[in-house]
Amino acid sequence: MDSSIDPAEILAVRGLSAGYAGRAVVSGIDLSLDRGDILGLLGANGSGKSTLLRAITGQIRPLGGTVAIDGADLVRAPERAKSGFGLAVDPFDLPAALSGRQYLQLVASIRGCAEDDWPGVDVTDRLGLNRWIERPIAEYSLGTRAKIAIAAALLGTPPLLILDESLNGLDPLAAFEVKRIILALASNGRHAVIISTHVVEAVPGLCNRAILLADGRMARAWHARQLAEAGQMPGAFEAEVMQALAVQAADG
Ligand SMILES: Nc1ncnc2c1ncn2[C@@H]1O[C@H](COP(=O)(O)OP(=O)(O)OP(=O)(O)O)[C@@H](O)[C@H]1O
Repeated sequence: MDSSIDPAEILAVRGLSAGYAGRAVVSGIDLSLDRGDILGLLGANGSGKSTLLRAITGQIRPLGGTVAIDGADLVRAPERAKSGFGLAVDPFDLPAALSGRQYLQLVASIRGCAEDDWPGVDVTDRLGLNRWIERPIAEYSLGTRAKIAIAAALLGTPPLLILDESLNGLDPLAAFEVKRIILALASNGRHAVIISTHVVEAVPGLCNRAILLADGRMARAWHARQLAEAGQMPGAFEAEVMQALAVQAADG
């Protein structure tokens, strides 16, 4: 590990730009996450949240800037960097022909861990997946697909957990359980979590950091104290997000 790397820092994004066919969709992104951080990633449809997460997870190559995960540079040490995160894949990208158990076995074999190597809890049980686990994913509802994607992302308890709109469509009990697992993960001080979501009101209660993307740029950031203060007054954080969006729209 580079001696200049802060061991508390799990994700270091510097001057990142990324997009498709050589055209930048996100640019000028600087982001640093420490162990214990839970980041809420906000932004309107098409603002670049998924593109940013694709660049951070090496699914698309950056057009500029750098990404390091748990001290490993994504371009220079891709295997080490990629072993540092668990990503809940898009429910529609799951292999439909496999059963839930076969998918967990596949991900576990890639990550080099057991198919039930979860952070201290039986995730399939907690998320109500047991009655589906032997059935083909093709038969799953959207929410059940999201559950198996989250269960797979948690395998091996990676340093960085990334959920891209994965809380959408979960039933209230599963959403509650996923939030409990995330909070427990972050509170042990060894992991960080990124959650992209349109559920703005859920952010102050779950996250200690938040950023708002607008047109592929970081339009606003909130740190822990600001989120805690906003969280004390119902609707205050949503009002701040809407105001930031309105300012962006007026400037654009
Ligand atoms: N595979 C792709 N090829 C070309 N352009 C793409 C591709 N995927 C996304 N884009 C474009 O990149 C921009 C940002 O899309 P992205 O999916 O990152 O936004 P998002 O903030 O995640 O949106 P949403 O909230 O709707 O999920 C959009 O203009 C979109 O059309």
